[in-house]
Amino acid sequence: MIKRAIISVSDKTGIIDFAKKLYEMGVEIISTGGTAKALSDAGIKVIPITDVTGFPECLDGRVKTLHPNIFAGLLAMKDRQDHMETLKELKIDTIDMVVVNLYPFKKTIEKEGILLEEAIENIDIGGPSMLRAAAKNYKDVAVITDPMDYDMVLAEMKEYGTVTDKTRFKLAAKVFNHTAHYDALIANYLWDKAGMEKYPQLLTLTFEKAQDLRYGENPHQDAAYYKDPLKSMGMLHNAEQLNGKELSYNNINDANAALELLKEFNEPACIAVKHANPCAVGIGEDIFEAYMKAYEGDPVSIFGGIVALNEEVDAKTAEEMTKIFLEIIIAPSYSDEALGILKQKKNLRILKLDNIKFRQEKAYELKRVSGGLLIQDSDHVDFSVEDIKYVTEKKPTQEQIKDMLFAWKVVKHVKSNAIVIAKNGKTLGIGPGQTNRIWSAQMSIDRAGEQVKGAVMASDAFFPFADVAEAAANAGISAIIQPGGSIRDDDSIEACNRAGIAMIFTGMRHFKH
Ligand SMILES: NC(=O)c1ncn([C@@H]2O[C@H](COP(=O)(O)O)[C@@H](O)[C@H]2O)c1NC=O
Repeated sequence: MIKRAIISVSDKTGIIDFAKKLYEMGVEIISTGGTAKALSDAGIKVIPITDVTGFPECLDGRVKTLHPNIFAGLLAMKDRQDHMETLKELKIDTIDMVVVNLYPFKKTIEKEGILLEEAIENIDIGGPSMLRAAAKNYKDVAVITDPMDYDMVLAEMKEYGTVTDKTRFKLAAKVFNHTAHYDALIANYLWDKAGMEKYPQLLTLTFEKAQDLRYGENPHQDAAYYKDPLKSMGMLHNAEQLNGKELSYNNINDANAALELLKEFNEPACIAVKHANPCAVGIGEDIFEAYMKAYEGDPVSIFGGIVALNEEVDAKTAEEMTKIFLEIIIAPSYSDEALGILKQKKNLRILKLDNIKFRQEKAYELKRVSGGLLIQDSDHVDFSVEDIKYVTEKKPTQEQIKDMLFAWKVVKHVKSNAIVIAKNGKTLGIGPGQTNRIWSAQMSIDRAGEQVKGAVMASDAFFPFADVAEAAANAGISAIIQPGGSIRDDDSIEACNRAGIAMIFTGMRHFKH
């Protein structure tokens, strides 16, 4: 039986209705300052918390419910005679229900220019303590922290005259999940503010579900999509879907790969992705040119692919896009005419993403391994002309340097071993994910076909032997960009010198596994 409830909520959504119904069922309601006022104003009879504690709410609300009269009432086990006798001696009544939601810490730290003091004032102490006490004693106490649960609880009380054991247990689990999330947000915020080490001894990650997914990478794998609660600008989970079916697990993974590469470019750019690897990339004077270059870069693989663009899609580009089957298009905006054209394809997923060029300053990558987790900084280091190390007799032309810097941006996002052949702001051949470098090189050369002549080649890591440089020179590649650093660098440099082609070193590799 629920005879006494304590209600103390920051988010007052639905609370009047809920409390009214509890009251009508004969439940005595104890409440704190603001909540008590809201309930009384709505005509609900409440017992002020101070009547139960015999102590004033004080220190600007830092102490309201933190009192043994409350906590003994919450923690006493009703089937323990000694507990009940103790309560009787101390003149404390049991509390059968706790309805508490917490100070809005997340909302507070999301505010622009928030001061540490304000954030700290929004760390709830009494609320989590009551939630945790009630959840620990769930056999005797029903604890509700999510306003979405009010109706379900009322329905049970109506049907069974109480909240069932099973539901109380579930509500308790939900509470500890909630307080752990709440505390993780606080811990991470303070960790950052206190300038603590980047990778703490105890990692307290917390995420919020963005959506359930129909299945994972394969239909027999269950899956869900979680978002970082504090990151929204330019993030995929913030995209507005304008057309097509729900995104799948693979869609999200591929779209993420496309967006990560897209963020490398300021000029109009188009990325086509298949199976999380870029299959073609184009940059141009406008988005139409960028798209056409990406399409021509690999007209075979783009079929069924994900295409991301960093400028508004116009009608001309949309017209071209509808000529092939695409899974997803992501862009910052679409002209009305373009959207009309694209929407003719009922299944085409069209995503609109504001701030598509926004790149997070501090980002981490996580990878699950058996029984653990690997974490590292995202590979967000840029490379520019000033960083080039010229190593061959032949020096590259300005045009070749431009092409090489473009290819270098792309190769960074191709699974290792990665080789990219490009020319004139367009990829011609991408060789991804082979178990040795020469196969990736051969694949990219084959893909580029006749166009390889005069194009440039980028490699994500150094050449262990002269074979790749030789294959590139034989195919007609005019310049190569690669990190350098092999003990046999000289062999590759000599191969380039013999063939009379240019090679530059970046001094930094971009493995991606
Ligand atoms: N200090 C306390 O004893 C205390 N007890 C409950 N609270 C919180 O105070 C809020 C409700 O306050 P009010 O009813 O005054 O609007 C709730 O979010 C609740 O979690 C407290 N506040 C912070 O710790």
